[in-house]
Amino acid sequence: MTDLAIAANGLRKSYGDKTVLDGIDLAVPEGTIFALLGPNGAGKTTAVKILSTLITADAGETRVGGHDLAADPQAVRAAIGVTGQFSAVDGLITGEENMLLMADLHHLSKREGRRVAAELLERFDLTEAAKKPASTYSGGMKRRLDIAMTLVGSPRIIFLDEPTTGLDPRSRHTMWQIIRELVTDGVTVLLTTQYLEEADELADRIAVLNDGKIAAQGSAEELKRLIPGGHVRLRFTDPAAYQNATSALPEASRDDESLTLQIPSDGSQRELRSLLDRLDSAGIEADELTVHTPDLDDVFFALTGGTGIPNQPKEAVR
Ligand SMILES: Nc1ncnc2c1ncn2[C@@H]1O[C@H](COP(=O)(O)OP(=O)(O)OP(=O)(O)O)[C@@H](O)[C@H]1O
Repeated sequence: MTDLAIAANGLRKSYGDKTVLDGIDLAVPEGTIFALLGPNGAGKTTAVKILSTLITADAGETRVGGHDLAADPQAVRAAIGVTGQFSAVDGLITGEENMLLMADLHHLSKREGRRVAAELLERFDLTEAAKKPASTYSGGMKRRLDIAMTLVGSPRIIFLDEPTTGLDPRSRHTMWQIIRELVTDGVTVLLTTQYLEEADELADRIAVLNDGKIAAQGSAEELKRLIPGGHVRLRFTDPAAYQNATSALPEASRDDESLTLQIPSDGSQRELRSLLDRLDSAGIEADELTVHTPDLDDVFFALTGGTGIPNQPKEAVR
């Protein structure tokens, strides 16, 4: 079994009579990317603040990097790096000075601090800009500097609160690449995001937070299978073959103009096999067969819109 970098059980947090987190369980294996998704105000930042020891939970047991959050917050702090929505970058000093400041905070020697700063500035493509005030950096450069500063302490677990909010598409892709590379070095990343596409691109597992509870948890593929809307589309060029198929598959919705049939399906191997068996035994050969699963947007709206998920298959959730 893989060790867990983050393990939370029954995490609760209220402000006054407002319950922000109502019993959250999280399990994040080491060396993976975990995305916390949820609408504004769902409690994502609160969860990150608790896990990174910035605030304390009202209840629940949490281990981060193998250390108990309540009993040994110092050890947790030593194992983690946090890059928040409000960056730690000081605009008045240069990128290099920001890095050296972090090296000082981590008690690195002057020599080691310079070495680490130079190496990270190079890695994040900031060497050329290193001697310029950080206030002159673009949004993407600031974000890269922020992550570089987080890495000065060689954290094994990194919390990224909305790492690409406000970045243009190119900078966003650069950031995704950076996050992926962090994980190939064995680091664990927990990120919050409002972008479903980002969770889909990056995360091994996604938890959808709604109303203080985790509405669903799983890989992007597992989550997409939770909601209806998936289907298999069969396209024909021969009208006779199309007609045969319509009789063999009476439940399919038809598009007689494009000779296309659409059959509801969760896209699972079992359902596909049964459909292919039916086609084979009726001697039907489609010219094109495509499987369509709902995208994460569909999932997100279904899970956070208060409509619930019909017949949620439990085995796909955890
Ligand atoms: N210090 C606080 N005092 C009172 N209420 C708070 C406090 N911090 C957060 N909240 C409330 O808790 C809820 C969750 O906030 P949180 O910032 O965790 O949400 P979020 O999911 O990160 O949202 P966003 O995507 O908008 O950042 C919100 O309703 C917020 O108003």
